[in-house]
Amino acid sequence: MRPRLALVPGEPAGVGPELCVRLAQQPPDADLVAFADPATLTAAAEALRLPLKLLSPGEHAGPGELVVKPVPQATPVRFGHADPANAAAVIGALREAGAACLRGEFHGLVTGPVNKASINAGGIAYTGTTELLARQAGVEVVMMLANPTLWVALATTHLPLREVPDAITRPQLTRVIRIIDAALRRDFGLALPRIAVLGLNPHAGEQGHLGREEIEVIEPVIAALRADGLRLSGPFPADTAFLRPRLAQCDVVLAMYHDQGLPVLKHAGFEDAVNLTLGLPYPRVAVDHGTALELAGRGDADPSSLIAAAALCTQLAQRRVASSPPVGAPSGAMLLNGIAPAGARSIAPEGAHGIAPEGAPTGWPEGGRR
Ligand SMILES: NC(=O)C1=CN([C@@H]2O[C@H](COP(=O)(O)OP(=O)(O)OC[C@H]3O[C@@H](n4cnc5c(N)ncnc54)[C@H](O)[C@@H]3O)[C@@H](O)[C@H]2O)C=CC1
Ligand SMILES: NCC(=O)COP(=O)(O)O
Repeated sequence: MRPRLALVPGEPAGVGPELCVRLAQQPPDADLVAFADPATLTAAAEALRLPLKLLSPGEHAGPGELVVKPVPQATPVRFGHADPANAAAVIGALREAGAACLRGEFHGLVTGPVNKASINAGGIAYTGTTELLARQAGVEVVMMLANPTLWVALATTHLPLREVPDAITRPQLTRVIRIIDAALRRDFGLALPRIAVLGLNPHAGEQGHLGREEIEVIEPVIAALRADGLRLSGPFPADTAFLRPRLAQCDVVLAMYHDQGLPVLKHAGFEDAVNLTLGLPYPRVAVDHGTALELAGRGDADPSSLIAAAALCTQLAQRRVASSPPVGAPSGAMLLNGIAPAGARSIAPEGAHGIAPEGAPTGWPEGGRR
C-alpha cells in the first residue's frame, strides 16, 4: 500500500521549505502533498539550485516534483527572517493538513519546524503542534522523540517549568502511560512495552527528603498500572536513568518534562531523530529540530530528520492500514526506518544503528549508538 501523506514545511523563513525540497528529490514510498505557499517552495529550490516542479493535487509526483495544496502567506518569504504576519498561514497549513487527516484524506502527517515565538508574535496563542493537533482531534496525546537507539516520551510538553509539578497528577500520568503503552503495541508491535518512568525531583525525591511527587503521584500510578499488567519500572533518578545498562532494560524512557529527556535524546543522536505524536487517530511524525533560521536558504541544513520522519510515517501508515498488525514479543517488534526500541535492537542489521562511539563503555545494548 502506498500511503498518502500530508507534508507541512512549517515556518517559511526557516529550514523547513528547503528540507521539503530535498525530500522531494528522494521521496519516500508515499504520495506527498505539501500544504504550503508554492512561491516559498520555489524560492527554497532556487536558493539550493535544486530542481522542483510543483504539481496540483491529483497529479502523480516523481523525484524532483512535489504536489502542493496552496496555503498563501501574507508576505513573501525572506529566509532567516520569520515574519509574524505569516503566522496565520503557518497555523492554517497545520490545521488544514490535520483536518484532512481526520477526514481520512491522508494516511499520515509529516511536519517541519515551526517558530513558536513568531506564531505568538503574530497574535496566535500557540505552544506546539502536538497540542494543536490534539485539540483539533479532541484527544489526549503524548510526545515521543526517537532516534535509532533511544526513545524518550514526555509526561508534560510545552509549559513553564514552574507549572510542571502541578501538571503531573495521578489521573494525568495514568493517561500518559496508557497512551504510550497502547501506541507502542499498536504502531510498533510490542506485546508488552517496557516503560521506564523517571522521577521528577533530584534522586527521584530521595525517599521524600527532596520532594514528595514520587511518593504521592508517580509511585502509586506505577503500582496501579503494574497491577493492571503494564510493564513499568521506576521512578528512576533522571541523572542515572540513561546509563546504558539501565536503558537496556526498557523500550522507552518516560521523562517528566521536556528538558529532562530531550537533551539526552538529542545528544545521543540529533540528525536522524524524529518527533512522534502518540494517541492521534493518524500517525504524525515531525522533525526533532527547530527552524534554524541562521541556516535557512543556504543549503547547509541537514535533511536527515525530515527524511527519517517521512519514512517512518510511511511505515506507520502502512502498518495501520494493514489488517490487525501482528503483536509479538519484543524480538518480533517492528524496525521502523532503523528506529527500534531497545528490546528490538538486536534484530537490526549489522551497522544499521550506527557505530558505538570510540571509547564507549561496554555494556551498551547490541546495535550500538551514536
Ligand atoms: N518541531 C518543531 O516545530 C520545533 C520547533 N522549534 C522552534 O525552532 C526555533 C529555534 O529553536 P532552537 O532552540 O534554536 O533549535 P534549532 O533546532 O532550530 O537549532 C538548534 C541548533 O541546531 C542546528 N540545527 C537545527 N536544525 C538543523 C538541521 N536540519 N541541520 C543542521 N543543523 C541544524 C541549528 O543551526 C542550531 O545550531 C524556536 O522557535 C523553537 O520553538 C524547536 C524545536 C522543534
Ligand atoms: N521539542 C519538540 C518541539 O518543540 C516540537 O514540538 P511540536 O511543535 O511538534 O509540538
